[in-house]
Amino acid sequence: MATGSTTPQSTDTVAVARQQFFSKQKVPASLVSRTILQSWLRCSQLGHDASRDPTVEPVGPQYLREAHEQHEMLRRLCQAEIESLRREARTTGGIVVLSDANGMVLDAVGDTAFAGKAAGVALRPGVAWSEASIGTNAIGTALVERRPVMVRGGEHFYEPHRVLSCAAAPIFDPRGAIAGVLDLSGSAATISRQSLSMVRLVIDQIEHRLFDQAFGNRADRGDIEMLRFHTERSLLGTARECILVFEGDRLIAANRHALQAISRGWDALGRTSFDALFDGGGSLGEEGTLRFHSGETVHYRLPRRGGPTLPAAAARAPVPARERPSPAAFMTAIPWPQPIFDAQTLADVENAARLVDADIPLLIHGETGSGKEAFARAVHGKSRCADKPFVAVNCAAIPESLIESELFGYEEGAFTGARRQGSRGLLREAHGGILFLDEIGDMPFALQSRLLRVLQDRQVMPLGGGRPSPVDIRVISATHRDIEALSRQGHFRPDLYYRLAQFTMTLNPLRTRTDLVPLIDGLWRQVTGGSAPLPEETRSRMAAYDWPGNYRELVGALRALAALATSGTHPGPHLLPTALRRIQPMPAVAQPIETGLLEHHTRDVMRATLEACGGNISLAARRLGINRSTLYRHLQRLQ
Ligand SMILES: Nc1ncnc2c1ncn2[C@@H]1O[C@H](COP(=O)(O)OP(=O)(O)OP(=O)(O)O)[C@@H](O)[C@H]1O
Repeated sequence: MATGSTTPQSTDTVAVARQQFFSKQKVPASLVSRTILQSWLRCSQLGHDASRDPTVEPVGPQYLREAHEQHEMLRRLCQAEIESLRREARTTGGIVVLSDANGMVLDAVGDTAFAGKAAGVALRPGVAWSEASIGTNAIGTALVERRPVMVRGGEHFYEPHRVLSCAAAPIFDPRGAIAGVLDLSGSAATISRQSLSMVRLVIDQIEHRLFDQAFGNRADRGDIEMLRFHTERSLLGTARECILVFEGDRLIAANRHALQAISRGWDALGRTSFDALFDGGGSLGEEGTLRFHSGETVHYRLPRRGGPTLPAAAARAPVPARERPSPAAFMTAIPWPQPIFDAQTLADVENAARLVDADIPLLIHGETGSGKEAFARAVHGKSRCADKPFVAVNCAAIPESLIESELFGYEEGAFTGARRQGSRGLLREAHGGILFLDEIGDMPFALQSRLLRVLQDRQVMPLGGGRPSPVDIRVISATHRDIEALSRQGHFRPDLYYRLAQFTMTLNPLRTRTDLVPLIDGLWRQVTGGSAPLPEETRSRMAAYDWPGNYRELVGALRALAALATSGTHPGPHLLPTALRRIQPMPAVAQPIETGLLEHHTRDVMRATLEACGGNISLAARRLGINRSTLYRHLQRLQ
């Protein structure tokens, strides 16, 4: 979003500028911002006369009722955000205003004392605050500029409006039309750049919701595809994610974050294709990474609520004269399978959800790829905050210098490189839901005490100042490290450890699962859509493997196999990754065994399994589903 805040000028400077402009017809270019000056010029050309009082013509109650009905949806979508701004406005003594796309005020709520003052200058429902009706003001000027704008005191065109300072930003619908304007107004002393940041933040949320409203049903029917992406995987699903909507090959809608990411304006809609933006040559599943032509990689999600439907969509809306494959081709790709938990893990998920509902922080321990995040997401799905955010933060993946700002957020201009509009921070993004702190053992020591304070006080203080905001979050952390040992060695604060690990759960590595064969079959069905069973020789080789990368490695191998098999190639063991090709297949034990041959056969199976496990008795025992001492005993009898 283009920044539209004007540089604050002192009251005196603005007074001089007014005098020059309105009395001497001079252009005080160095005294007020370009935005304000251009607005004054527009208003003068429209015939406004600053020496008079503005003409206010509120609509009648019947008209206002109709306007409320007409904008019922917009008002409903904005309700939660207006409420949160209203809480903010109450403490600073201001009001929150929602106008329609013509600047007519639909709602004005907040501090009653200031509301009275604002009503005195007609900032109340039923009055049009367009530039054409009432001169320079944040709502009207933001509508003309199509970007966020601040107008303080004497910068308003008309004298009486100098009691106001306002920060307003337009709400864009997914096709780039303005749906309305949200404004925070107060006295000159209380409305700051921070107010504009807050308005922009809540508008992010509103616009995010407008997408679901506009395209949710069509996405369910499979008429369109909604591609959600971000450079940070943990921001997928939040209001900061980028969204592009494709109908066939054609980009038909976008949010501002996405337009910024693809360096295009609203005019890109309807005339930009998928492969004009992203590198092709691959296929898109439900989630993964995508590369821009510039080389930048982003994480994406392509939710498919109604199953694969793109071929139909592509047929309905082909982009003419295109030779290259449409996104339909990219998107009919290998899906990411849903996790399959064993009975014990399912029971653990249920218990963990109960603990989370009781606000008891959980620490999940497990090897890399053992499904800690998948487990935490399942817990979220079972918990009472299932419809609230799940925000995952990988403490090892965010550069140390950025963790603090990513977690706690920052005020505008808090540090060099900070986004102009500031950032809410992931802790606040998780408000009401679950914050998943992955690789917590890698959290820099210096930050640990700040995190502890947030967990204790339940409020976040953004970098660069600002007021603390309350946060209501439940915390699940995960690690593959021995945090207790780290804590003993002085690398991890013991008080934070005990705070986070009020209950610890350990996820077993994949190699210990005794139902590897049905698990592999179940995942294979998901990645292939159940088109053909996995050949026995491939399955047994996979069942005999150690899976040091756990589920991540298994899912990767199955998806790769499915991708290789789509061209009609037999998914035999020759298509498995090298490490798996070296494995001796698990001996088949399912056939009935003739009486008398049992002993002999048992020993064969044990010997072969031991060999497949490279002589590792513990591993072989787990594979065979017997305990180590039993295997040892049998092996001794074999000598
Ligand atoms: N029970 C399961 N069944 C099938 N797939 C699973 C299961 N658990 C996890 N996966 C898949 O394995 C991959 C890795 O899972 P996940 O990211 O949850 O592991 P992790 O332990 O958090 O990894 P890391 O240690 O690297 O943070 C994901 O693609 C996930 O969907």
